[in-house]
Amino acid sequence: MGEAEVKPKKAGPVQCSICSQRRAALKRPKTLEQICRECFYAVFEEEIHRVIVDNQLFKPGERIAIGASGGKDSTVLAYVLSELNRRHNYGLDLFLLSVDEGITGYRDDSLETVKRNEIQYGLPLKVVSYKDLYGWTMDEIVKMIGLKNNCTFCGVFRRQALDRGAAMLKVDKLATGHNADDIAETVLLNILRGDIARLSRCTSIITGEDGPIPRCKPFKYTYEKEIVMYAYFKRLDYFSTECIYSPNAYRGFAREFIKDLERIRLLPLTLFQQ
Ligand SMILES: Nc1ncnc2c1ncn2[C@@H]1O[C@H](COP(=O)(O)OP(=O)(O)OP(=O)(O)O)[C@@H](O)[C@H]1O
Repeated sequence: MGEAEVKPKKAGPVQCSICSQRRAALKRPKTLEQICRECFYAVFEEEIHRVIVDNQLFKPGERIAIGASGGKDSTVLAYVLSELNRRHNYGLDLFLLSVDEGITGYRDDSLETVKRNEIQYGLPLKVVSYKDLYGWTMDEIVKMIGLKNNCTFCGVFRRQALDRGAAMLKVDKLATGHNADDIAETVLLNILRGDIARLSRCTSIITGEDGPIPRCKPFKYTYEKEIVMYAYFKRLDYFSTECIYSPNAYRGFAREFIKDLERIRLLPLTLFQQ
């Protein structure tokens, strides 16, 4: 997915509007408050904790796989979940689960990042590959079918690969790094496609509860820009290149449209989820 601006907007020489003690280091995209780094970390993490608690995303003793692509969202998710698990005694067993689609120059590099995260965050990593599960890599599939519809194949395979990896890890749930921007884009795409069934499902914070492994989105209300800022200030180790096979023009259009609305502050992102 597209990268939000990495450099946070510089706040002037003003005091943090939360602690009134330190100098503001950024303007928070969600609220436009000028705050210091420490208060930003605290409100960012606390909001995610509240989402987890209010929506009862996890139960004590559960085994949770974090879908880890090496990108900013899932890297921040792995970091924040392991911090909150410790701080608030969630009692969760956390794992990283990566799908290797077999895309040379993209997934091989991002998997190296996830392998470093495994050590940095002390979370066991399981990698499942399209080659092992299906006998094909995406490189081979694209060679056969070209760049048309390849994202659709890949999406279906990845979904199933995540389910199979989660079953191998014997986890109770899978957490993904889908954020408020991703969900707003999906809402808009489902409206444009007239896909009413998906439209009613796509904003749920937990899906697949009737299936073998439910999925949840702890970043449902988290803005992408804030995830990027958090990763930037905390110097988290993540991989920031787009998939070489995904021009995905339609989603790109939805993304630009939503960013325009947000820029002129016509709509807060989370309004798409109501
Ligand atoms: N190859 C993968 N292996 C494991 N999980 C994945 C993989 N690709 C995507 N996911 C999961 O699905 C979420 C949404 O994926 P998407 O492709 O939209 O990437 P994204 O929004 O750029 O997220 P990220 O920054 O984590 O890559 C990711 O945050 C991650 O939890």
